Amino acid sequence: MASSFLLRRRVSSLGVVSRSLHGNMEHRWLRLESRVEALVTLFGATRKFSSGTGTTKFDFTDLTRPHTWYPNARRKHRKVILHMGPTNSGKTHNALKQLQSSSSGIYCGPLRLLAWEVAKRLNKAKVPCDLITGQEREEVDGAKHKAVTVEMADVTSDYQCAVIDEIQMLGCRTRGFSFTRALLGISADELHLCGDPAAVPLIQEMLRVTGDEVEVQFYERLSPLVPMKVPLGSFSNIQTGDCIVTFSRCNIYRLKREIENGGKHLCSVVYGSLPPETRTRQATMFNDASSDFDVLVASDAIGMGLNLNISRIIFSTMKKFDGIEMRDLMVPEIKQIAGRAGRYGSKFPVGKVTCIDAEDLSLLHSSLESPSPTLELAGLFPTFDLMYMYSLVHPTNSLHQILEHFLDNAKLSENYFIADCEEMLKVAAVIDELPLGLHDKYLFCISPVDMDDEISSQGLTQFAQNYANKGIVRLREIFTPGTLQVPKTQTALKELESIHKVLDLYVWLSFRLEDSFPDHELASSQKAICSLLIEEFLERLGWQKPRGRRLPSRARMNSLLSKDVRQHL
Ligand SMILES: Nc1ncnc2c1ncn2[C@@H]1O[C@H](COP(=O)(O)OP(=O)(O)OP(=O)(O)O)[C@@H](O)[C@H]1O
Ligand SMILES: [Mg+2]
Repeated sequence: MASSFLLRRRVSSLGVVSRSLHGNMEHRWLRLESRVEALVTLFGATRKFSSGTGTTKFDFTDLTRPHTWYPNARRKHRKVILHMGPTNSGKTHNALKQLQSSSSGIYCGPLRLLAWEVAKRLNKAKVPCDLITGQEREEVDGAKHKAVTVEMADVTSDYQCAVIDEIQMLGCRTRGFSFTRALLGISADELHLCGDPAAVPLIQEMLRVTGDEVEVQFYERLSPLVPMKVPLGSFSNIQTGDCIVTFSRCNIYRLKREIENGGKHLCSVVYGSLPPETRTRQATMFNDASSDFDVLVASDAIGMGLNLNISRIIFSTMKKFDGIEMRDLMVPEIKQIAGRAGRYGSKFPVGKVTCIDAEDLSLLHSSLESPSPTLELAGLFPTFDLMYMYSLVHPTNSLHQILEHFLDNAKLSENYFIADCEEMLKVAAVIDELPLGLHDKYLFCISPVDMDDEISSQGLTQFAQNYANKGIVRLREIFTPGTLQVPKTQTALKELESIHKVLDLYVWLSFRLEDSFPDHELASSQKAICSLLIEEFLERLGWQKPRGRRLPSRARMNSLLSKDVRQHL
């Protein structure tokens, strides 16, 4: 499967690139320079300069006043309404009612699936709503509303109403700074924040300096969530509507197989590295009462805000590897995941929650009874403009150096921590060897690449090299369409997931460097094929009895794919 990608080794000595190859680069440079002038004026008006040896010096690593980075929002007197409560208490529902009745608005959520749900809901209610994530733009005629993933929050337009969902993610080590940016930066008359009450004091503190009016509304859970006294024990006790939670891909497939081998149930699966469109279809299939897939096996990718028809959450383990160590699940994680059971208004209005093993029950019960610990700090990260201005004052084009300098020297006020940018540093180490401008380097650094995934990181390296050397990146140079197959093993499945990540990265870059990544359509169609092949694998795995209404694979794929995509098969 890896042969689909003709990935080459990284070359360290590269020729000098002619700027003219980069099409719009010069234009972008000019735009940046004028933006810097405007920023210096802005900062000059609001912050002190310290004089060094005759020249005026400016400390760009002083990040103590992040609210001043967003002049649009500061010009507004925003009304900020906090919808705070446990899971399944109607927080998002109420905020969305306000969004729906507004003349213009934006919804920012932590997951593509949530943005997708909101766009669907608004469009169904005849409120045209665009769906915008890093890798997709579904624009609807006449739309004045947008549902976006939080990283795509637009801080330059004015809205009547904005919603930021799962606002407690301000405290997330890696993504928290995007929530901070949205919270401080969105320019809206009304800003609705939904989330865990543990975030209230921090948000109040952060907004003390913005001049916004803040109102807090507390919610109660709408339907009961019952922690069970008995563990699941055997898989023969699995019932329709159950969701088994586990944290590794390996375990997800093992559990799916074990349950399906019992012959009574078929399992949808949802986990992080599954392509988002596959996740959506798996979740939809599970939610659809007429589908055969009546049990869900999932990771904590289902943990936030989603409305799934789950009757009972069953934790297969209460431990998770968090990238550094194997640790017990934390109270907010347990509550978020458990909260998926028994959604108000669903087929299963009373939720139940248990574990497979009896020894895990005490941690489950005590966690569900405990309040989440109060959130103390919000993530923060310097804007590109600050890093660019720093590079002008300390002439360097090494993004790695700049990032490290900010990490080591950033001055923060007491409400913030500097975001973990380990992934960015890994990309910067590779990209700094290439003759690229700072903005291009930055773009590659914030792209959705998984540098711990070999295929994905090689894909990024090759895209960046071709872009630096030729100014244009043709997908066919590194990828041969028509070579993708249904995976036969878990290793092949993992490879296909990685290939999907590379194609996804191409699509992401094509939205930002349109002229240089022109094969948007091809990459999107190959992505769609990847996810269908993965779904085909999921259906074949553990499928014991062929069902009559299942279409043969090629016909089924054709029925799902557009004509444009089919020609690439
Ligand atoms: N007033 C209402 N009328 C009808 N349905 C409602 C109402 N309030 C909430 N719901 C439904 O209840 C379910 C849970 O609501 P919602 O998603 O708003 O909860 P939440 O508090 O945001 O939960 P989470 O913390 O898990 O995100 C949704 O399906 C929602 O549509
Ligand atoms: Mg919600």
